[in-house]
Amino acid sequence: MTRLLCIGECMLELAPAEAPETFRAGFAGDTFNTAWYARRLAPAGLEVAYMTAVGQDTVSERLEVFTRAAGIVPDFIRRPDRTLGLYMIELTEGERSFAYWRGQSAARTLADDLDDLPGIGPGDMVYLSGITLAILPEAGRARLLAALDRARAEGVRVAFDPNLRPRLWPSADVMRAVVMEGARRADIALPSFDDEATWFGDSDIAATADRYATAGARMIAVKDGPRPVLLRTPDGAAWVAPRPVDQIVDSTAAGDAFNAGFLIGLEAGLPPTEAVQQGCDIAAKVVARRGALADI
Ligand SMILES: O=C(O)C(=O)C[C@H](O)[C@H](O)COP(=O)(O)O
Repeated sequence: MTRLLCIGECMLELAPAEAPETFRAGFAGDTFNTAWYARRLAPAGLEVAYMTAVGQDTVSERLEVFTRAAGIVPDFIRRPDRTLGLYMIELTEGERSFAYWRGQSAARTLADDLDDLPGIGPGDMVYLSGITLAILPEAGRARLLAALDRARAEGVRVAFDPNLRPRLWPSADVMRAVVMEGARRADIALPSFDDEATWFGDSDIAATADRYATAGARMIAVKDGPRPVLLRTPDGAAWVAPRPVDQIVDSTAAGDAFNAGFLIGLEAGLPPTEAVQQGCDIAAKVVARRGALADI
């Protein structure tokens, strides 16, 4: 692959600082976080690009500068008269939850007039998540799914993290239906068991892997927090246990960082179980720091 194209929303992030009731501003968003860690891990010859829509205001310009400085190519394909979404991380003993202000964000328009995905060809990879699909209006979603179909027909592979966020969807039924529409375009699926069990009722981690395999994914890594990852490939299933982590400061972006480590590991030709281990190792570094983007 020569290009990894990540698609979604990058927001302004407020992450808890050391002093109580103080927050540090940054930029983050699940697919952007994956692009960030992928850039750090990928060989120089692999271009990591981020496709989204931003506004025309100063904070949107700052995101573009930040993206370039991180070595990520900004495919900011629309610049409507809107601004970035905002989210705040709330921590309870290291476990994160989020408050969002993103209902009118520029990123929601990213597929409004989308035709083909920018700059990708046979052998390249597109990465998106359930959040990417959740923020789009129905017409935008249909355009993005159609663009994925065309790209796949030309030999582009799709990696997909369902990243279930029920608050971003009109109902749990719509979330389940659209997420599985996304999953049907995925060559690689990267679900998290706790969310999948809650929202799809999977009885165990193998049931999650089965559901994404039935949808069509050939390679599936089911994350389960600090517990072993279930890897399923056409050759069979394997468990990979993450190395123990001393202290979890902030679990934000653990899954996103895992995805970057895994995908870049596969690309580098690691055996899939070692790619999983690389994903776990990066996630372990990320949870030891506050905020989504850690300078690993
Ligand atoms: O919720 C969203 O829309 C965001 O993009 C904010 C966060 O940066 C990611 O959600 C973190 O993702 P996890 O790896 O699941 O912790």
